[in-house]
Amino acid sequence: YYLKNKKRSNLPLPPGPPADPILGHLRFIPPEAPEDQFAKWSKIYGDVMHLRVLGRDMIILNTAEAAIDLMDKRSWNYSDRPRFPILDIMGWVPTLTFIGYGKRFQKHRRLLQQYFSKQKVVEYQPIQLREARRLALNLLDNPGKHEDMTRRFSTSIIIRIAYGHEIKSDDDPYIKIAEDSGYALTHCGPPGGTPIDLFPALQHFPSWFPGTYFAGKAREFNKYIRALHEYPFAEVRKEMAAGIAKPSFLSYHLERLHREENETPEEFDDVKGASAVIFCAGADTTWSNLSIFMLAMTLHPECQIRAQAEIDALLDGSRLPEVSDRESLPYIDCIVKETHRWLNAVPGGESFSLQRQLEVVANTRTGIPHRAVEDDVYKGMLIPKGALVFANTRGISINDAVYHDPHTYKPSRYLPKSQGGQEEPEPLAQFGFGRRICPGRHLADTSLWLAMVTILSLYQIRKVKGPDGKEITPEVALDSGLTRSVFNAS
Ligand code: HEM
Repeated sequence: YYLKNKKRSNLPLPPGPPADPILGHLRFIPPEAPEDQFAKWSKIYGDVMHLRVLGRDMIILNTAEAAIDLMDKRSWNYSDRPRFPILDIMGWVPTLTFIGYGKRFQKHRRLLQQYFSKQKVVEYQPIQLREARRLALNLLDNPGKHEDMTRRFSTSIIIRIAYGHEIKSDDDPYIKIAEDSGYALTHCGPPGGTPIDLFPALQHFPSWFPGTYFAGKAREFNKYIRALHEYPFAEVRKEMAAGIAKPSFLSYHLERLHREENETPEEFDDVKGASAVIFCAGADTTWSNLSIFMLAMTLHPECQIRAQAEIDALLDGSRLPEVSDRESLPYIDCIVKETHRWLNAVPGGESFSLQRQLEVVANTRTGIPHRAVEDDVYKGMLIPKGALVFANTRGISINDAVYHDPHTYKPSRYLPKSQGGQEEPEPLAQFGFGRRICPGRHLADTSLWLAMVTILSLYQIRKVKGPDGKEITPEVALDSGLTRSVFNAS
């Protein structure tokens, strides 16, 4: 054992840029768009890079190959997450995104995977189709408010599926809950990076004691997180008792627990946490992607023309597109793929995205960190136990060894050469890797496709005109700070 350990500790860490003695690379990781810095470093240091921030090892995987080799093929070692004591104080019940690898993780994954499997999500298509049609009408009725309307589309689908609730107006209590819990998450310091996360005992010190500030904030926000878990739970139970509950993730599991005579507080916490994570992880991610789509279409009318020609050739204005048309509309599929690749929406979304909170852990925006459970050796390099391991989604998506002219939005790159394409590989980093891969990806894929094809079949997306009558070209930029939504996309 001693010899094995000694041998391992002699192995080099993956290469990385020079660092400060105590702060490590903290100073060199830009707070805005660190993923672009990582992409630059990857040209110097290669596929797997090591950074250290305040004594914490970080491994950045810059290619799909490295991410697949470690996170997929050695998933037993790379499916853990770092711990977030500050979130416990805030009152989060078990929430998949935050749960470390183990039995509870497996239970939550099972709950979500069963409900959002590729086969099962077909059942939700009528909800998605109805919301896509409603989006089309809302865009007509609310000119200039496409951001609000696409967000309403994403949130409505998620809330309907998680809780059976239909959002009809902006003052809906579920919208308030989402805003409050988002506020709590974004005003409680970076989870994993507060003094409380680093020294959990601090939470028991009096509030005047240095370093306890965020524990106080977390306690203050506890009411918001309680509402996130308790309000839908109480509402759905009330509706079930009255026999008016619509089918939903929560009602399905409450019925199951009742049938199995297993209505324990622990089981209730599990279903509360699992439905809250759908709410928190599913809406903004989808919305974020749609705002990137709107930006891409504004900047690339030629893509719109091609997409609309494809839709017209199939339907000739006879009806709106449906999911069954998908196979006959390959270029629209390419638009979905290219939107994922061109500007990654995740981690991100907006203020209440759990993903985005997690990425702050090590001051990066390159994906939600996994945690190495044990020391591992990859291509002769040591991946130390406890290291935060990031798949650099951005770096992988704009790798010019894989994608020609990677910064250009070009959906046709995936088409066969016979159709003028380049047969480039489908992007695969957007939903993560291994046992932590996004369980909502099949649902998200249909929501995105339906929203995009519906908008394209009915609207032309154009640049707005300024007071001088000239068109304004929107900036290709993701907004600063924590968010990954499109900046100035009007
Ligand atoms: C465009 C939409 C979406 C994108 C781009 C996206 C992307 C991601 C990514 C990158 C991860 C991290 C994977 C990793 O750690 O390797 C993730 C995790 C997760 N996503 Fe999504 N997601 C989307 C939509 C959804 C939806 C609709 C749901 C719910 C139905 C959902 C639920 C989750 C959950 C629960 C996790 C945590 C999984 C875990 O920690 O094991 N996501 N997602």
